[in-house]
Amino acid sequence: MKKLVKVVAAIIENDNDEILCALRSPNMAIPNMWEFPGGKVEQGEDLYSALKREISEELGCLIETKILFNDHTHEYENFTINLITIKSKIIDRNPIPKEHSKLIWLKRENLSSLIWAPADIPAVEQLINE
Ligand SMILES: Nc1nc2c([nH]c(=O)n2[C@H]2C[C@H](O)[C@@H](COP(=O)(O)OP(=O)(O)OP(=O)(O)O)O2)c(=O)[nH]1
Repeated sequence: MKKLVKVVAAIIENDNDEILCALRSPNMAIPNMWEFPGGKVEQGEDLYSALKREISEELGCLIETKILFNDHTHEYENFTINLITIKSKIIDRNPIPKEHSKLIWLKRENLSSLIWAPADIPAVEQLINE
């Protein structure tokens, strides 16, 4: 049976109704694909604390978490991912790509112009249609 990995990711919207999209770097797993920033939930950690920790590590900023947006399980070739996206807002410091190749802010209607990690597609579609 494939390993199940629980990942939490932030849907961060700014005051211009734009969403923060992050490009995975060539040396990350699932390289060169766009994602919502976040990472693996560690043992004993709740989703919201895990997300705040990951965003602080990856983007160097502080978020407040709002609502759980989408919960989707996707099978990659080598593992199964349970990707949980949570709407969030930046409350301190500007995001800096410490691990990603690039960060961009995009309006909902332009989200489909990116090549997203396959597990993210349902969340992206839900965002476009909300
Ligand atoms: N963060 C994040 N990971 C995603 C998304 N979609 C998706 O398939 N993934 C995959 C890529 C990775 O295989 C896994 C998350 O790993 P990661 O490398 O971002 O997390 P991490 O910082 O905790 O990893 P690690 O290097 O400490 O092991 O989930 C997404 O939207 N955000």
